[in-house]
Amino acid sequence: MADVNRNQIRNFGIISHIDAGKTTVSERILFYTGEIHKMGEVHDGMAVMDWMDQEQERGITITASATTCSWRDYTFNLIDTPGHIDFTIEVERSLRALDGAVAIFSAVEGVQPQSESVWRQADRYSVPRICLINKMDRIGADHRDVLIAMIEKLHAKPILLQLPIGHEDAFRGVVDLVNEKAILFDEEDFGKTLTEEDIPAELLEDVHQARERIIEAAADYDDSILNDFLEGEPISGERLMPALRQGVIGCHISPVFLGSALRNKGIQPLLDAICSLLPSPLDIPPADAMRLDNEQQEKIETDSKGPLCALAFKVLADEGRKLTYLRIYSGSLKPGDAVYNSRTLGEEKVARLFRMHSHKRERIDRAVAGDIVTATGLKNVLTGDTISLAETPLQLAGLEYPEPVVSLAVEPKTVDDRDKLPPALEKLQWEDPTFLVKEDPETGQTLLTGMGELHLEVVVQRLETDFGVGTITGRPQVVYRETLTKESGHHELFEREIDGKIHQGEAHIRIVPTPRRSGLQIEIPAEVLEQWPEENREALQLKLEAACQSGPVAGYPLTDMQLTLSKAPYDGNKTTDLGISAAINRAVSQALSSGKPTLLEPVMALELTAPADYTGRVMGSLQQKRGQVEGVTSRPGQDVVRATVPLLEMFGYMTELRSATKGQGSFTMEFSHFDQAPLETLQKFGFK
Ligand SMILES: Nc1nc2c(ncn2[C@@H]2O[C@H](COP(=O)(O)OP(=O)(O)OP(=O)(O)O)[C@@H](O)[C@H]2O)c(=O)[nH]1
Repeated sequence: MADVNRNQIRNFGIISHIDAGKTTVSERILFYTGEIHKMGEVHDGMAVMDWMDQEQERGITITASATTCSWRDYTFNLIDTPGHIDFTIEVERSLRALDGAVAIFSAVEGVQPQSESVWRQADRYSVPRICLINKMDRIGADHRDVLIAMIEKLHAKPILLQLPIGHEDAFRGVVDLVNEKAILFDEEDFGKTLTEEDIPAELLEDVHQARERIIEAAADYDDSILNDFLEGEPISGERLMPALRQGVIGCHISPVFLGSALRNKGIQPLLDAICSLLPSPLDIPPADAMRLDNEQQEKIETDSKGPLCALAFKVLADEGRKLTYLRIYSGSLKPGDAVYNSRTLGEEKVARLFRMHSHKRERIDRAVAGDIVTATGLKNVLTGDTISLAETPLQLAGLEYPEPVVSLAVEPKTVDDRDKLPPALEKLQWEDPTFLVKEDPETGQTLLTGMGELHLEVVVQRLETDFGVGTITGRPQVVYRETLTKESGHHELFEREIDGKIHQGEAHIRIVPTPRRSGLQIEIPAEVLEQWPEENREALQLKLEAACQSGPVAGYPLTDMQLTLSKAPYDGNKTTDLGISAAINRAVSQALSSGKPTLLEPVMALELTAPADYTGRVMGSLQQKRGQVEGVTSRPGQDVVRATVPLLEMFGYMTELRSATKGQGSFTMEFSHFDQAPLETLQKFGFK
């Protein structure tokens, strides 16, 4: 693609709460852009974007999938992301790679907990957004309530660009407020035919008022609009859109559209809005990257002649081989190019490049700044790695990974499965940085760690379906942390002769407990570091980090403490790598043991929705689960309870809640922090 088209690329994602209709909308987008010729429905297990067997069986999106399509003269790289919190990493990495997003809300359920959480994620990455209020056909649909909730809960500035024509079941079109016309959708031919009409007379007054609000919003970005508005001059749609676009790109406003994806209504105007309102790769501020050879920050501009800089935002095991999704920020890439990985500090070769159409690939011979493509051949690349050139090594700011807090022991079912399990687990780990595999040192069991019960359930099913590995699993377990309750320290001098060579190392360790949620801080004072040759200094830090990976009593990683290496003299003749490693490990282990260690358990932030009649009972059961209710807000017919509850108490809670509320309650939860585990748990692990 020539550079001249960069401003006609839209790299965007679709984000929302689970079930708001992301996949249904994506499917319509593929249909109207001519990518697919038959519409697949999520509830029939036929959606193209939900191509994994698991997704089709469960009717939910698990892995973000990317697809390229064209609308008018524009190229869309669209990423459909999952809504369930267990797959939040998919949203996180997609947001990093995208330039804009379409946020979908249900016209009935409105701003749901997970919509808040993805909105905050998008805020964090300053992703410009336009919005679709979907499900306008459903009973109880009210776009005005959604707009209010967007202001109150998301602190957003929604600008409504359409008014509905017809209510609930009779929803049949929209008034385009910018261009002052009515658009009606024909349900029969999959909504392909749009009819434009004059605005119905009974809506004219509402249209006038709503259009004034749009003009006021646009006037913030264009003084000539402000002047003409004050003079009472008419303002055309062509003038409004570029002004609104500036507001969107600056993340100040979020234009809102209306539709019913399932009934094929409202999608084409949304596609037009993606072109006219969302940014192109040229519109967004350059990415910041660190030059690894001179440690200077560099601005990376969307320029195909610039140095190569790309983010591997997703890695997929595809028929046993790695397929790497790349967002190219700068420079260009061809099959056969040698690229540099800033994490492995090594070079590897791109075999082939593809543009993705859901899970099908189209081979291409070049990709340039602004593109989202996939590559094969990059054997050592993992999610989050920066790809550049060896002569201009660059490192983009990494992704933030959430804390995996649930673990599950797995055993191979048969002897045959035993051999197949480790390589299958390795491949699943390429894909998913929130999925970890560890061996329990005591039992020798393989422990899978992930974001939640559903996450691990999907992993286990994929072992079977994608890799043909049968497993037997234990019950889900909580992943704990260890910490100290009192300050402590230790001095260790290690000296030993091995094969005629003296190995020596000396370490003074001080450990101070710090408040909950403070995490682990490791400090090596400058005067200690200065004694060490420069090339060994980083290793010192890594050794300390490694020593904190396993606590003194139960073997869980350490947190909420500050560990200082207050003395570690270096003797060029005697100090060896082995010597200092042994000294550090022993000093840390001794200091931990004498610091009165204790266990911390993961606590989840929970948002629970149930009809008001059940609120009392639900709060009672949360209290029994050692939960702390933080607040209750009332919505029409429903109460929303926010609470923090230890994860240990929450396994299987969905079934319990459903039966306590006759199927009308639901909840979402995400990790909040680690807190003191109860006495019973401490005793189980042998804490004194
Ligand atoms: N009545 C009505 N139902 C809809 C509409 N859009 C989607 N649905 C239904 O709502 C359900 C959820 O839709 P999805 O498209 O899977 O939602 P999603 O946001 O992709 O869900 P996850 O992938 O699980 O996060 C499906 O049963 C759809 O058929 C709509 O406009 N009106």
